[in-house]
Amino acid sequence: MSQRIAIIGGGKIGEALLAGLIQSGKQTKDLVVAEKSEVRSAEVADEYGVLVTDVVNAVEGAQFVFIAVKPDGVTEVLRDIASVDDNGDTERVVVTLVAGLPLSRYETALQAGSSIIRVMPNTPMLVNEAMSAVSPGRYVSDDQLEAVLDLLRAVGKVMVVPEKLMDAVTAVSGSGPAYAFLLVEAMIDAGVGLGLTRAQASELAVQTIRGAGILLSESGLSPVDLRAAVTSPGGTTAEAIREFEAAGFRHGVYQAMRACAAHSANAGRRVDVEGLGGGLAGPGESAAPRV
Ligand SMILES: NC(=O)C1=CN([C@@H]2O[C@H](COP(=O)(O)OP(=O)(O)OC[C@H]3O[C@@H](n4cnc5c(N)ncnc54)[C@H](OP(=O)(O)O)[C@@H]3O)[C@@H](O)[C@H]2O)C=CC1
Ligand SMILES: O=C(O)[C@@H]1CCC=N1
Repeated sequence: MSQRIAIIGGGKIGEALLAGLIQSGKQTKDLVVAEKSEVRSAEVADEYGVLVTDVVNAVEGAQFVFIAVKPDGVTEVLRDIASVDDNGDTERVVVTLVAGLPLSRYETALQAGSSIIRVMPNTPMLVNEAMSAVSPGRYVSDDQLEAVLDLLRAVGKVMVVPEKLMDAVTAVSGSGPAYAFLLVEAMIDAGVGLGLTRAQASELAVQTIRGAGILLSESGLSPVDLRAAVTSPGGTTAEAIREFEAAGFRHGVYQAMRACAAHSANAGRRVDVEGLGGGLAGPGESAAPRV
């Protein structure tokens, strides 16, 4: 079988994967996207020069199939994948990037013995700086896992975790970029409130977060130590941090991430209860309270 990679869903994360793989040296002839929206299909084909087609066409002959649709679209995609006659060839690896839905759902819906890998990536994949957590299904061989880890390493860092940690991973790294962007957004607004132009406030805030991120990943120091190094005794930073804490900053982060993880844990139930997924119930799904 070829090294063809199919990406099902050309939205935000599908595009991030496509862009990252191309930047990492994958050839466009080995990449194919399945996308429902005609407008989006044209955008992706124009921007990246890849074939954009339907699920069945994309999956035929593909060694790796990445699913990047929203949870309520997964049942339809799995039906289409299952309908592809693969002549009993079980080399194909299905890699799901979908939040919340357990491996068991895919294993139940696809041909017995199918190789499924669950991944929680994030959008910095667009610039080859993703953090991807990976949980292999029971039928995945070492070689298949290593091949998928290599693809993901080309677009960022990878971490193999047991599937039961995926909801927590989603709360930290899957949704995490949005927390950083929200902070920058608020810093820019506050900077404008303090008299800077929006352009000045943006440049100052963006480079500050970029520098802080690099310092965090390269200095070997903890966030606690790095924060302390900025906080001169009796100085300006201490004033700011006192206000953050008075506003419930840590509590807010904790509650937000709990809500995020619970939403992920309940994805399967939402798809079933709201009748969006056609009832592909899988065993061993989380019984965490619905959010
Ligand atoms: N965005 C992120 O940062 C991350 C997202 N994820 C996961 O990735 C998945 C996709 O998220 P995101 O990219 O944000 O969502 P988007 O809505 O941006 O993208 C999904 C795309 O898939 C298309 N689509 C839906 N069903 C089909 C189908 N049967 N065949 C072909 N195309 C289809 C949609 O078209 P249409 O709109 O017409 O239905 C849409 O363009 C989600 O499950 C999410 O949990 C995981 C980690 C990070
Ligand atoms: O918001 C979402 O549901 C997806 C999953 C993780 C990041 N974005």
